[in-house]
Amino acid sequence: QVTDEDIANDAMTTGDVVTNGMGRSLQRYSPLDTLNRNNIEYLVPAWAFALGGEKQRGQETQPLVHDGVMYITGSYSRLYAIDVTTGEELWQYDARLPEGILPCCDVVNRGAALYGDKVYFGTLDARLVALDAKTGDVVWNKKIADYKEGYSYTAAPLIHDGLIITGNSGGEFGIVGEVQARDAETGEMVWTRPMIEGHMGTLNGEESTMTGTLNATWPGDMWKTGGGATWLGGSYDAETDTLVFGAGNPAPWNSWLRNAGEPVDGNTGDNLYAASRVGLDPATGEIKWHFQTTPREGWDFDGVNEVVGFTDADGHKRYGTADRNGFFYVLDRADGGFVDAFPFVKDITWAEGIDDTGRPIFVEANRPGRPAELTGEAKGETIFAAPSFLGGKNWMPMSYSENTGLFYVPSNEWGMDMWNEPVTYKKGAAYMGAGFTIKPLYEDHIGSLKAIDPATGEWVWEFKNDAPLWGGVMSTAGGLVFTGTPEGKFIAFDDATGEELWSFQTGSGVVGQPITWEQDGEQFVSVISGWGGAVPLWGGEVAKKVNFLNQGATLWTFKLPKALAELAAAE
Ligand SMILES: O=C(O)c1cc(C(=O)O)c2c(n1)C(=O)C(=O)c1cc(C(=O)O)[nH]c1-2
Repeated sequence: QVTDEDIANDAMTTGDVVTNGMGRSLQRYSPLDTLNRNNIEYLVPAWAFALGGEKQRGQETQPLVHDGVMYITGSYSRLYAIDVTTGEELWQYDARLPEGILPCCDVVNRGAALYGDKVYFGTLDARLVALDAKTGDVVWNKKIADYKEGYSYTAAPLIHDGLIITGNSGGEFGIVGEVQARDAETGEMVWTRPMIEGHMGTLNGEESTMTGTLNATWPGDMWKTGGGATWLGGSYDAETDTLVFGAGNPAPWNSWLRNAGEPVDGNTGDNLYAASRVGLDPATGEIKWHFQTTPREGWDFDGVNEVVGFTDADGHKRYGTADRNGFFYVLDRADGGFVDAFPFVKDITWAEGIDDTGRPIFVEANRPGRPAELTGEAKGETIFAAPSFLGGKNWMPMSYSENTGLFYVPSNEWGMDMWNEPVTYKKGAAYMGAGFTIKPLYEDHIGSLKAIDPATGEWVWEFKNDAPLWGGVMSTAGGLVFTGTPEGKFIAFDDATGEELWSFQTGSGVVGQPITWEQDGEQFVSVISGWGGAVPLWGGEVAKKVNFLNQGATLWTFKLPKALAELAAAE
């Protein structure tokens, strides 16, 4: 049984991991220091678990651990329960996806949710499934949306106070991003909140309120297919009783079709609430605040990246979020208000910076050009912009360390050629109106893990990696920062210096999210290995560079055996 208290206290309780993000604030920081700088060299594999099946790719899950069981999701919408001591499978569930699913960016899933006696996850055919955590039997199985229209689901669901709260994927198909809250017991809908201005929300089966004001920031009927997918899920902030979700790119990508290229006709072309972080009232789904990272979006800079709660050096409650657009934002936790922004990648060419109100200072020349005829064959001017549309940072979560007060941000240094094309909406078809080729910016690296001081924006250290970084980051009180590379290495760094202290070759690319917990006085670390995600599919010249990397699907669990910990202590 996982209770509300278990969830609320997850960041402090070291015997299990019951939330995505290793705690409400998504810090991915563990107070455990049994394993530390002085003994990390003795960290050894305890067991490995192969997911099996003919299909293996894109393993992005964050494992959960409770009552001696580990729960992981696999690509193609599978879920596994594993004995955490022996590594043996207890049961597995396969969603048996229909033909014709339309995930944009690989067949990934980022993890499950635990609550009461159930384990939950979302599927690529846009369903939410509740399973009995002991047996794997289906308790309920609900449709989030129609996969034939382009909807899918890849994020870990969020639990709060008897509700299971999900987003949706499908921003490349002109779907409408939405947050849904359901009764966790029954799966019945409690409320919905669309992310695109003009749509109506619902509460207890009735229409509630409109999101924003019709046509204030969208021209004509474009809001009807406006994107803003909530594809990375959200978090709950107990400090302010607020759900925080991000909304993806507005649809289509071609900004000139949304007034965003050049605001006209009495609306701003900001296209709210796409490319925004949004605070919601958990009881009703009403919007409490929003912060739009990329108004007039035109480069596929989804606003979904995780929002991490932290307390700054002066004791202020803040959020930190590293956006696709290359800027790291510090926001006020009370109302999402803008505090500060600074770059976390070297080259940002679409904007000169962020002004005092949090709005980008656009470089208009680096917006993909206006197609001569929006309905004909003509293609707009090609520009080069950085970061690339896969972002200065994509979905892979950063970590905030209570030990150092630094953020550890998995970033990528790359740019793209991009142009606009005409496009019209057709249900279930890609709705982009843009073309692109991603290009590396530097000879020696694309990936860049940076330790960043949120007070100053200073990069304290940097680890450069040949391939783009695509895995989650975790930090610990033992002075360690963990992440993996597409080349297969799972690495522990010194949190203060960035020195590489330990690494292990996992056999395939690491795009999963590490966790740590303790059992009987020993500290364990787990991470899944299995290359995939958006880079090999969309990476242009970068994809060519990394297409030698092998697929795989193995969950690794490491531990520091007691005897070796004693040996290290005696040294
Ligand atoms: O707009 C959307 O609905 C949507 C969904 C997803 C997804 O669900 O994985 C991705 C993206 N967009 C996206 O833009 C993107 O770069 C991306 C990368 C990945 C991945 O798992 O590697 N997913 C997604």
